[in-house]
Amino acid sequence: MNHHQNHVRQQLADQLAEAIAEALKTDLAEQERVLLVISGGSTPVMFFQTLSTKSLPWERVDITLADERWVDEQSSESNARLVREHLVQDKASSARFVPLTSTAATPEQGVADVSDQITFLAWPASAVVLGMGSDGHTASLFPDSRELDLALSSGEPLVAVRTPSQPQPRITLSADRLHQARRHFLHITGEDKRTVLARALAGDDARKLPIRAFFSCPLAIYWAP
Ligand SMILES: O=C1O[C@H](COP(=O)(O)O)[C@@H](O)[C@H](O)[C@H]1O
Repeated sequence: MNHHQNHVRQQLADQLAEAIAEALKTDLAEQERVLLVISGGSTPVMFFQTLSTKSLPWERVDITLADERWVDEQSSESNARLVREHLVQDKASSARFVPLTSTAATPEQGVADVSDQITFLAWPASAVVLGMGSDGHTASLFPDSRELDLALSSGEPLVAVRTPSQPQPRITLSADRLHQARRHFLHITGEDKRTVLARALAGDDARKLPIRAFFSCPLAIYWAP
């Protein structure tokens, strides 16, 4: 990343963190607890770091993930580890983070337990912050997942997914559950993802570019080069 990219991506992260903090404050004025759903991957690190410095009654905020790789939480591939290291820190250290993990050997075996863990959260979420890969996947709704149709159509909160292009099995909130939010944000950077998003907006079907599943709700797009 060059200096200019770093600068504009930090600005983007600051703007998104401000919008999310405002959304949480608005809902906290009316609800005892609120829920924030975030994504993993590499893009959100600056956003997490900035959000963790915001003054909020974080002890009334629950945080969970849109998706997770079925790996040990100590693994560098773990989205939960990323959230603990970069978001549940500083002022946000009193937030309650509910990871999409269990001790089960496979996501298929763990999905019921993880579903129980997220049931009590304050749905609909105040905000869902999605990411997107350069294949058009969002959360773990991958174009080449065997379970993509299920994840796009299921009324269950979570789906275990196996994806040939990905090294690990995963668990993902279903599209239905990800839709259960007051606000949706998409946080992406770089020319590649801009091109993919443009293709998706031009009308390819959701099985090819799963991000399209979120074009049915107001989606605030946060993009920087
Ligand atoms: O695998 C994942 O990828 C997407 C995008 O990640 P990025 O590294 O390109 O930012 C992410 O939104 C998703 O949560 C994650 O599990």
